[in-house]
Amino acid sequence: MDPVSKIQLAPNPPQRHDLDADGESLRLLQAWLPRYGNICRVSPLTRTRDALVIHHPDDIRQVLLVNRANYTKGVGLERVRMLLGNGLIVSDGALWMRQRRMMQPLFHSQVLRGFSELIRRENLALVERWAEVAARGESINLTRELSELTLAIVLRSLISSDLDRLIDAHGENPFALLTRQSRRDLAFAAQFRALVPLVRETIERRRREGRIEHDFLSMMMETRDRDTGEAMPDRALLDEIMSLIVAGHETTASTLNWTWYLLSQHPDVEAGLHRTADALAPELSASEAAKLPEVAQILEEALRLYPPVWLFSRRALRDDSIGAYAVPAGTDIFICPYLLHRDPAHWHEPEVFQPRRFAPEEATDRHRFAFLPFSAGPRHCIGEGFAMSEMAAHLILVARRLRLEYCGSTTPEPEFLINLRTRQDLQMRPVAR
Ligand code: HEM
Repeated sequence: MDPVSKIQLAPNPPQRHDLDADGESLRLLQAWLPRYGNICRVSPLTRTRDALVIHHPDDIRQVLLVNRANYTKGVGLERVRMLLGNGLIVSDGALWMRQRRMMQPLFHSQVLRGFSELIRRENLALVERWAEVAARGESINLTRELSELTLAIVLRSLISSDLDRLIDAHGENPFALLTRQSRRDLAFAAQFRALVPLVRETIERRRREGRIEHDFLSMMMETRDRDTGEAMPDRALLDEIMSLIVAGHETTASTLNWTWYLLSQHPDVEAGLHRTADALAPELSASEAAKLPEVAQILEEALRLYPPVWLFSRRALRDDSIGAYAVPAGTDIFICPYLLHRDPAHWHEPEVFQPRRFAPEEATDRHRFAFLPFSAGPRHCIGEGFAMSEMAAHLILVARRLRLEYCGSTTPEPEFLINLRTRQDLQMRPVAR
């Protein structure tokens, strides 16, 4: 008898549903998890197999880490592949392994230190603009501003001065559609893919000119596979660049958007940030900012309450079991950081914004797999260090000069799509400190 047939099937709510990154899936999971426990089996509407939702950190650890060789990326990536090509986020097997091996050293903390100045420059320019808005007593569309900031930072870290050349040639930033459109549908995918030739031309131009810049593109062109000694093929180079543009921009923008809202509602935490910012040397770098515990705790708490990647999935390659339950080969397994991060089994007063809960002395008995904003295991976010230093530097550089007051009268509503965003853009009033 095979191992799967010896064990039972996980409890199964009567309603059929194709789980996906949308609000209806979240509503159903919110209803099902308390009723069916830490694992439930969801029968599909149009797909061929039942899916599993796992919610216990031990089970999540088994899928993401202990038995990781048995799990590949899951359902829902077809649309993402249309947008990003076959970059790290969607690739699997030998291609993913080779690409991750080649890309990992580029995200080492020492290499990332080289981007500190660029992050600082972009933020100082933003603070100057916001200070002028403050002087006029006006407000900013924070969501839009952060989207533009994080896009500029990721583009300059990828292609540095070639961005200026593209802006000159097109009269504007050709990638700006990423900040103007929030939909990530087929029409958007077509527009975004139309930008691939610009990146291809940039690669060819650098080769022709023998030009090497201090950016990800040059590092990716120069790197060699340590096993084969080969360079990254152009197809992979293009797919990785397009993936990093999207992965490196929306997630950080959304986290900072929520963070400023949360700070505006918690004057005590905001005052602590001001004290930290005021005590620092003016030339503090982005990588140093990320090491400040108070700042990291604010960001972690925002990521706990509003993880941009609020739902993700894996697919079982072979039969497995989780606890007493069967996992037949081919099963899609869903993990929901949004619900995990708000589960009272792991978090005291889970709905309350309390950055101190991430202080080392407060977090001693928390399960490592109860907090997963960047996922875990071999496919965890490669950009975590980059994101944390970029976001920490932003908070410090703004907090030195300004406070942001929320102009709305109601709590912003979350929108559960591929990323967890605010449904409406946030309008904030910068005030000089
Ligand atoms: C707050 C910011 C960010 C969050 C919350 C975040 C979250 C995540 C999560 C949860 C995953 C794994 C998804 C899964 O397991 O299915 C992931 C993967 C990834 N992220 Fe991030 N990310 C952030 C910023 C960034 C940045 C700044 C970059 C690049 C500059 C980046 C590049 C990637 C890539 C390439 C992957 C795929 C890794 C692989 O599968 O090998 N991310 N991210």
